[in-house]
Amino acid sequence: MIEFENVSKHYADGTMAVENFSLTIPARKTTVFVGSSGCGKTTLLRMINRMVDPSSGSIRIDEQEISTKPAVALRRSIGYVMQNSGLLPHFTVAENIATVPRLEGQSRKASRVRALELMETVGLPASMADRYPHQLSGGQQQRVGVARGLASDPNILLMDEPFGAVDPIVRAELQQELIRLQQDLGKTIVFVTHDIDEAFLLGDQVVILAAGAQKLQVGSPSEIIENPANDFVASFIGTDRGARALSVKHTPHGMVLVDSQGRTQGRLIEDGSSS
Ligand SMILES: Nc1ncnc2c1ncn2[C@@H]1O[C@H](COP(=O)(O)OP(=O)(O)OP(=O)(O)O)[C@@H](O)[C@H]1O
Repeated sequence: MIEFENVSKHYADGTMAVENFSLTIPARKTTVFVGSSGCGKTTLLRMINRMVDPSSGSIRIDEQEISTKPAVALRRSIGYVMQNSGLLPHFTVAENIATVPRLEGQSRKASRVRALELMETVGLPASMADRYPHQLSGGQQQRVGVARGLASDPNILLMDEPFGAVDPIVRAELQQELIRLQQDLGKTIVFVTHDIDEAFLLGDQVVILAAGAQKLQVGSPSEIIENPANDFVASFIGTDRGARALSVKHTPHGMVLVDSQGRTQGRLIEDGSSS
């Protein structure tokens, strides 16, 4: 469990990135921070592994205040995956994945074995182990980034817009892979995105943020869709339009659900849920 209590962060130039933020992030679930550009998502994420230190307030992991822990050791014990994979261009795939185990003193051989294992976990063929990042597609690079984030078998995995730079088809594949991985691994995942569909797909807990990391709503996707906190949230999540604004239409064959463009999205079946 990760707890933020009254956390603020202002940068040296006076930017108030995070203002008095409190939240409990449950263990072994996926929590998604979603909000528009500049609202403080990345700052929140980076405070968890002390890449950024808060100006005030307290952050605890399993009830231990993280400011008392050495920053480097903390950072290595937490997986981190970023948007452009952050791979080292002159390291091979296997070497990139094994960076943290090597830093932690594992032998070259043992860390290569671990890297090959992780490649399988994230769906990369072992034959790619000795390629360099520029010899991979964007989606493959992101898989390597995820494997690297998992290399030290961390309890916590931080993911900062990890699928933001790949095309929609690959993105959908990577999202499904992450859902599968999370079912197997049960990590505490904190995921940043500005895409509400991605947030609802991946998040057990979704945190909708506005400037200064102000919490507009925190809840499961169902809770938020069923009862948006205000008009801004309703509009942000799109319950007023498109595929999230469904209405019932009577047809000679029964009731169907149509979206705001009039396209039929499903059939209403007897117990009241849509097919
Ligand atoms: N090192 C820094 N120095 C000064 N201001 C910063 C720094 N890093 C971030 N900021 C500012 O803090 C605010 C929050 O930034 P942050 O990167 O956390 O937002 P974000 O929600 O992740 O944005 P994006 O979705 O665009 O990545 C922004 O106004 C940003 O310009």
